[in-house]
Amino acid sequence: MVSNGDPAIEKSEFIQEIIRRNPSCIPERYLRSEEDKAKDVDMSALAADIPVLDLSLLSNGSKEELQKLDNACKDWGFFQVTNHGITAEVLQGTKKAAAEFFNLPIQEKTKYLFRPEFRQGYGQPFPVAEDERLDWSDSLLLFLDPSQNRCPELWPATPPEFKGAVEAYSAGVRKITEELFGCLSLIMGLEKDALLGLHEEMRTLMRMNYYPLCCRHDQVLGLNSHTDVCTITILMQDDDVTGLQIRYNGGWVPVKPLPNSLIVNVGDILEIWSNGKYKSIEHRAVTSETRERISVGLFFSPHTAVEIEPLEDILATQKCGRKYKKVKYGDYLKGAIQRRQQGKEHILKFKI
Ligand SMILES: O=C(O)CCC(=O)C(=O)O
Ligand SMILES: [Fe+2]
Repeated sequence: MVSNGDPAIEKSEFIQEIIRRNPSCIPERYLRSEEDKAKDVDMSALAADIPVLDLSLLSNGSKEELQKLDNACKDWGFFQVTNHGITAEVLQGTKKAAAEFFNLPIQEKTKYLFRPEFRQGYGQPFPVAEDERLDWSDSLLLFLDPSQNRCPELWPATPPEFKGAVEAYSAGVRKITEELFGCLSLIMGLEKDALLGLHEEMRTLMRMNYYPLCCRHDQVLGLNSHTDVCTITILMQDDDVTGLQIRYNGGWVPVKPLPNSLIVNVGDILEIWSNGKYKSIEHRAVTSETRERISVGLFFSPHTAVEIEPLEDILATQKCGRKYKKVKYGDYLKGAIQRRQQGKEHILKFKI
């Protein structure tokens, strides 16, 4: 642990430091219980079934691709997207910037230590109860949009390319998101610009995750099971290391990254707006004994004042009746960040 007199640092454990002290000693609080591990059902045989969508076909209005999008959001809540228009150089630029940041000495990274009042910075973003297992990962959270939510002092100055790389990448991802919102609006029977409009002022949060090697990788989790508290997430991960797993029929299916593709998943807000037609699926990240891994998630969500509830147009097409209560997004978020959630725990509180 680093001691520079700052109580926040004194209290924090950073994976990188744990490994530096003794790579073969995993502190108790990271180890999963036998009971928890016994619940794991490996469904890797289904990995090839996770849908892959071509964004250029979606943008051109291909009926077949729109149908695939509808099925993907209904059945899996996850899909990979190819032909998304972001160049390999731009993807690589952000991956490299993230890797260089996480590789900095801890004294350098703690200059950007997580600030709970802004909910941004480097470190553990969620309060964790004494009896909970910790995640075998470090993360850096930064708000990108709207710009008044940014905390420039928490943006790494090293590597110097960091800001430019993230700006270029996030501009591309925002375009993809707007395109997907247009397609989702159409398949939900809404006007093309409806979903984007519902956000009022779209918020973008970036979370960079760093999963170091773990000599007892089968005993820890890089990131515990959760759902994303947003409308959709767009995730970039290393092309050649599998780590993300999604919940499917009670088991875990690994997402095998296609080169230069991005992963999209439905978040809680889209599940509520669609009255459960589209599913915010539990997912988690596992670690590896031989490869470290980095992922970068961009989470898109509405303005905190927006009231979230199943959309009337959707309800009119369903027979099941309203399944979720109305909630202001800011209140939904507040509840979700009070403590790291387990699985679908948070959204279930709003089910009728
Ligand atoms: O690293 C991953 O693959 C998953 C990351 C994730 O689920 C998150 O940041 O919410
Ligand atoms: Fe997630």
